[in-house]
Formats: sequence, C-alpha cells, structure tokens
Amino acid sequence: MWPFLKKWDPRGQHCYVTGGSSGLGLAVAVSLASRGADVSIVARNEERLAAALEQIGGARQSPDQKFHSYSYSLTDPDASAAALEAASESHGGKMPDAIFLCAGSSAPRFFVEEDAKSLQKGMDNSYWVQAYSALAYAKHIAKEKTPGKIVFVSSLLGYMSLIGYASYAPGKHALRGLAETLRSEMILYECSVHIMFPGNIDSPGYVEENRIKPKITLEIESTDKPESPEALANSLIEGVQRGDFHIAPGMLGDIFRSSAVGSTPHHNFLLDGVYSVIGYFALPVWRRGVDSTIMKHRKEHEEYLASKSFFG
Ligand SMILES: NC(=O)C1=CN([C@@H]2O[C@H](COP(=O)(O)OP(=O)(O)OC[C@H]3O[C@@H](n4cnc5c(N)ncnc54)[C@H](OP(=O)(O)O)[C@@H]3O)[C@@H](O)[C@H]2O)C=CC1
Ligand SMILES: CCCCCCCCCCCCCCCC(=O)[C@@H](N)CO
Repeated sequence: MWPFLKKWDPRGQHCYVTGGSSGLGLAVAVSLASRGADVSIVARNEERLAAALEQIGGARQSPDQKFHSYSYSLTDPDASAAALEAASESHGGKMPDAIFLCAGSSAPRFFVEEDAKSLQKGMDNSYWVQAYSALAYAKHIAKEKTPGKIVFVSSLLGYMSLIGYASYAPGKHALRGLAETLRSEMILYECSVHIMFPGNIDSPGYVEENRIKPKITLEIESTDKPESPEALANSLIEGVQRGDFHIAPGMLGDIFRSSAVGSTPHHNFLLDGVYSVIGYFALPVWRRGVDSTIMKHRKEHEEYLASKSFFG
C-alpha cells in the first residue's frame, strides 16, 4: 500500500500459525519457514501436527530456525491464551512477532435443519477460534510494548453469503468487524492487522465440508474453482508484506473487496474503482442467476426435507 515503506521480512521472525497442520495454515507455515522464519503451529490432532512439523522442517533455510507444534483447542479462550504462552516460552518468553489465525471449519447445511447448538458451534469454528487468540495476543502486545502483527482468515463468505452457510458466514463477517476495529485500535501498540478473504481452497477441510454440503450450494459454488493452499499462502504472505489490510486474492476477490469496501482502506485507488464498477453491474446479474437456480430447485428441496421427516 505504501511503496516507500520497507516490506515486512519474515526472516528471523517468530510466526505463530493456528490451523498450521492442514490446508492453508500448513502452506502458510511452510512458506514462512522457506522465508527464514521461526514457526510455531497450533491445532488439536497431534499426529497431523507431527507430520506437518516434519514438512515445515523440510523448508528450513538455516540451522538456527526453530519449529514447534502445540496441541490446543482454540475454541476455548483459556486454551487459546495458554497456546500462545507455550509458544512464547520457546522464544525467551517473548510473544510471537506475527500471528496467522488460519484455524477454522465449516459445516454447511440448510438453516431450517440447524438448531441452537449447531449455530453456536458454527460461530465457534468460524469466529471464536480466531478471536480468542487475537484477544490474548493483543493483551500481551500492549503490556510488553513490542510491535506485533495479527492476520485473520475470513472467506469470500465474509463479504457476501449464500444458501447453506448460516452457521459459517456470520462468523466470517464478524471477523471482518473485529479486524476493522483492531486495525483502528491496535495502531496504539504498533500492531498491524490484516484479514484475508479467500474463495474455495483445495484443502482437506474443503473435501470434508463437501461431503455434507447441500447439492444446491455445491452447484452455485462451482463458479469458483478451488485454489491450491500454496498459491493462496503466498498471496497472503505477500499481502502482509505489502501492508495490505484486506487481502482478497484473484479477480473475484478484487471484485467483492472493491464492492464491499466502505471505509476500509483501498489498494489501488483507480483500479479498485474499476473493479467496483464491474461489481456494480455484474454482481446483481450473478445474484439473480443464483436466486433463479435456487427457485428451480424448490421441488427437489421439498422432497429432500420430506425425506428427512422435516414435516413430521
Ligand atoms: N476450505 C475452503 O474452501 C475455505 C476455507 N476458508 C478458511 O480458511 C481457513 C483454512 O481452511 P482450510 O485450509 O480448509 O483448513 P483445513 O480444514 O484443511 O484445516 C483446518 C486447520 O485448523 C485446525 N483447527 C480447526 N479447528 C480447530 C480448533 N478448534 N482448535 C485448534 N485448531 C483447529 C485443524 O486442525 P485440528 O482439526 O487437528 O484441530 C487444521 O489444522 C479456515 O479458517 C477456513 O474457514 C476460507 C475460504 C475457503
Ligand atoms: C462478477 C460476479 C461473478 C460472481 C461469481 C461468484 C462466485 C462465488 C461463488 C461462491 C464462493 C464461495 C466460497 C466459499 C469459501 C468458503 O469459505 C467455503 N469453502 C467454506 O469453507
């Protein structure tokens, strides 16, 4: 964003990556390691953490780089704080220089099939799984008076939403609200804030969610071909290096970002204007197409609900 500012260099920095055992988080961890960073990853499953740590080790650039993994459940506020503290212990008690909050998951289904518990779980796995870590980190940064970096991972579904995402899109929108607040507030502590809005990612999590995803959601989404975690990890890190606040890779990202920009900082003042004009004309056409696809599916939907004994 500011060409005269020095680009952020991950070399020698301690980077903390949640969800670092799979998909985007793992690719971010590997890419940071290959750029000379110390990397700590956090997730729950220990076997996958161990396998990931080995892969991250393979990207080592110097014998001094430290790689660690920690098993914590980040939907718990105390565990989120404990995970950060554990990671800082291996670095002389100093908080990580940057935290990449990639953990998250979605379980798409129709709203009428949700219940209070599943909606709360959706919020846990989209919003709280990142927000608690940001909270614990921010407190330390403010107390320690050391600069920091917070990177959230939302989704294109943090800019818009569609059928099937009632338990997930609200949390991803909420992350945008949190990031906007923190971008403004954390400048007090020299802590920069960034948030990514990727489309579909070709990850283990994507394969998993597609097994339960309503057919109609799959069909509408098919416009957005999944991208490799590695390519997206590079877009994320390069966005952070440039100092971009919103990082929305690809043409779709540019269109949705520019169309939803509000008072969020622009990237390229002129180009963003072009993208927002494209969005102004193309997005309503796309949305009407989506609505008509959904309406054509009405009978099938009713049959589906009947097959689940929804009507009693
Ligand atoms: N897949 C997609 O199409 C898209 C995904 N996103 C977002 O990108 C991020 C990465 O997604 P993706 O690459 O698919 O990830 P994966 O589903 O492949 O991996 C998720 C990672 O997060 C960890 N994780 C999940 N829940 C918790 C938890 N409660 N506590 C600690 N760790 C947790 C998992 O480990 P473990 O289960 O062992 O804890 C794993 O390491 C997510 O935030 C997702 O919402 C955004 C747009 C599209
Ligand atoms: C010019 C206008 C053209 C518009 C075309 C838009 C196509 C958008 C398709 C929807 C993409 C949804 C991504 C979901 C990512 C995600 O977060 C889930 N995989 C859950 O994890």
